[in-house]
Amino acid sequence: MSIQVPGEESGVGPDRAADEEMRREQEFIDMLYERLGELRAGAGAAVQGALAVADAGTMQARLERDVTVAEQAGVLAALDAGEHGLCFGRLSFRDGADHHIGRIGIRRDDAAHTPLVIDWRADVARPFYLATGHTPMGLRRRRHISTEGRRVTALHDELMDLADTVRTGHEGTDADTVLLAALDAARTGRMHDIVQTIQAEQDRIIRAPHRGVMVVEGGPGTGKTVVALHRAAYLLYAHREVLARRAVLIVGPNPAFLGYIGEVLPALGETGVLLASPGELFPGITATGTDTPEAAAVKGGAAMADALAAYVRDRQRLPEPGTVVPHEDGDLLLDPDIVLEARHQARETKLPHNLARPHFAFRIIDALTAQLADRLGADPYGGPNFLGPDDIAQLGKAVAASHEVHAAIADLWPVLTPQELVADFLAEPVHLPEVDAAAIRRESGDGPVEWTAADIPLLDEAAELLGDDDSAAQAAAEAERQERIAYAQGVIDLAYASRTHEFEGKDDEDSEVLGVQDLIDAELLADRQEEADHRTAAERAAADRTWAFGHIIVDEAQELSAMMWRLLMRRCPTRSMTLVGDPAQTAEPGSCGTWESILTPYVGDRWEHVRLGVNYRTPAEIMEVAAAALRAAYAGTPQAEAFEPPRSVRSTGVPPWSEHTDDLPRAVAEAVAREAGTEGRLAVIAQQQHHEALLAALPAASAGPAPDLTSPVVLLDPRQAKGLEFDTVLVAEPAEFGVSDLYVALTRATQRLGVVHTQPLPAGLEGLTTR
Ligand SMILES: Nc1ncnc2c1ncn2[C@@H]1O[C@H](COP(=O)(O)OP(=O)(O)OP(=O)(O)O)[C@@H](O)[C@H]1O
Repeated sequence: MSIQVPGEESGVGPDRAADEEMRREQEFIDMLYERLGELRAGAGAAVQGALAVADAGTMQARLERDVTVAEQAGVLAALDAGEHGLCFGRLSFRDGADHHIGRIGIRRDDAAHTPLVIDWRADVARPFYLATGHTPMGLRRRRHISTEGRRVTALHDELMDLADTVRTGHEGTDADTVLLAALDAARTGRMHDIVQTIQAEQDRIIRAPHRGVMVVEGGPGTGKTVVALHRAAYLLYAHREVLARRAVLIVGPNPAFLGYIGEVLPALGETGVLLASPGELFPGITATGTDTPEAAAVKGGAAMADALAAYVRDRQRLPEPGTVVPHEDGDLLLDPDIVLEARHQARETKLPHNLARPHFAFRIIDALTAQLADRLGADPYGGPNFLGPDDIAQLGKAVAASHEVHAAIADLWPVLTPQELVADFLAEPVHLPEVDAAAIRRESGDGPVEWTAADIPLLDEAAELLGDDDSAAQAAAEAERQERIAYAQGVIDLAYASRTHEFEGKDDEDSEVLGVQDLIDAELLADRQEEADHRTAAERAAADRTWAFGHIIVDEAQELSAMMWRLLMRRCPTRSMTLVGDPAQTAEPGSCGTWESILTPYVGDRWEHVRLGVNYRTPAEIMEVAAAALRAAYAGTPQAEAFEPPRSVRSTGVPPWSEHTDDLPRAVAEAVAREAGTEGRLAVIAQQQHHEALLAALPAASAGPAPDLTSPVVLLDPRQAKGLEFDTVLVAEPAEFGVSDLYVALTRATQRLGVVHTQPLPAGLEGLTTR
């Protein structure tokens, strides 16, 4: 077999031919950006045009405008996303097919709308991620195209068919060159997408069918977060009809983390996603308080659901025997038996507390009316009651209008809000073991409740138990709807009138031209008008506690409490979920345990479990140290057996180090100064009690509850560091860290790790190179 080196055919040298390949790709990319520009201009003009039409003021025009603006705004967002790294790959198939692969799909402006670049999520793009020499999937050659802005900087070709004799001059000796370059790049404080380098094991998770629950487990840096985000992008692409309407919810541990990952989906052209931390999942409330670990554990426990349910029943009281309600026709006796019966009937409805209340009230009013009628209409000689049905109805109205009767009903079965119920419960927790009650009790005089993240699922549970008493809101909405229908009918009538005018002289009755009244009725038109809500599905979902999401992705899922799982399952009735986590990184005391114990109550055994085993973040030298620390901490426990650290995909040759000191802030500041001038970001990870002193020594560091992660130096506590990564990490006083916190802190670095300490090092870290 002879191999055809580049340029052999044309008589030019290999370098020239390689340059020629670059030039051709650059031409293609230039043409692509030109087309992108046209499409953007088109979408912009469509929005402008639609807004201009709206000036005409007709309802139909407004309707069309809303649809156009919404559609084109989405198109524009996607096109804007294409600005960076628009095209990053090319697939040449053995059958002659040839496709460029990009962040978004773009078509030519021809009659067939020929694809110019294929969206990375399309099926035809799959070999880009999955093909190997062993299973080439019909590929002849796979090309990675690296760009800076709009300029092509490098091509990396992989020959999938070794019998192929054609060479381009860009065949890399190492197929992982592009991946390693991405992993080695300096960090920016924001997560980036990985469309160019998704690995096969990750691709299978990203494209897994969206029905059911999928658990993705993997050690630090295995790409769980980034894979979950690409899965969201893929699902929105593959099931746009459903998911764009129902939105995807992504739950991450805290707002700083959400800020860190927040740019990935927009960069992939996707905006139909709501990102929220557990403290933000009850609309209208932002959790700003903190719980003790014991309180968080109790509040998160499944027993809280029963305790709250029992507490709601406690609020459906019985009166003291002999309770009377003053009434203009004489006192009414509110007998416990009457109330017991009314309460029974109301509870039998199985409605939530506030919605069952009218049933309770109705029965009380009925019983008191009967009592009054017996008294007022009684025949002293024992004959039948004098009062007829009309008289009794009048009496009933008077009882129902009585303030005293209302007050008595409100006392026995009050209307409650979730906030009131939970605040009252926390002031005097009941139906819990005393030690648990003591852990969560708020002292009276603590001022208004400052809600914590662990309170959010309690509020949600309370809202479920109470039910929204939205009858007034519903009545108002219906009145408004009737008004819209009347308005829409007016529009249709007008349209009909103008049609008669327009088609004058033609046979109206038999005309085949359809008018607006043939296509749409007033009610439908009114409803469609109502749907023209300019908020995106994600925005509407954020404001609606009862919103049912199309898919939910939970990051750091191992941290969530049983109560939080109840909340999330309510938000996703279809149970279409992707849960990612690492049990070895569990820090929260209220977290729920094994995946089985979390999921079985909701989906039985209908869930899938996959593992990611390659660490793309932490170099081997650092991963070894982190694994040694965790192994030492686990020694002698069953976890030691099960622990399997991820394999690092690269090593840097830079050994992690430790420094013993008498002056922690000074030593940390000096270590930070030594790093000055290196590219990227540095994090100091220390327990909160050191932050003041450390910040005094590091005045330029960003710290606090919402640190700016793009700042060159950031000061974090171990919990804040979860899920994040930095080029350099300095861990201060590791002896003060819990086991999993230490493991998290040690695995945040992409390049360099140092440990500064005054106290003895925790077991497993003794082997660090000393400074
Ligand atoms: N295929 C890939 N190509 C390029 N970079 C990747 C790839 N997979 C993962 N990475 C990078 O590896 C780093 C770690 O990924 P990620 O944060 O998603 O891991 P994780 O499993 O969630 O980690 P942890 O549990 O420690 O928070 C990120 O910088 C991510 O972009």
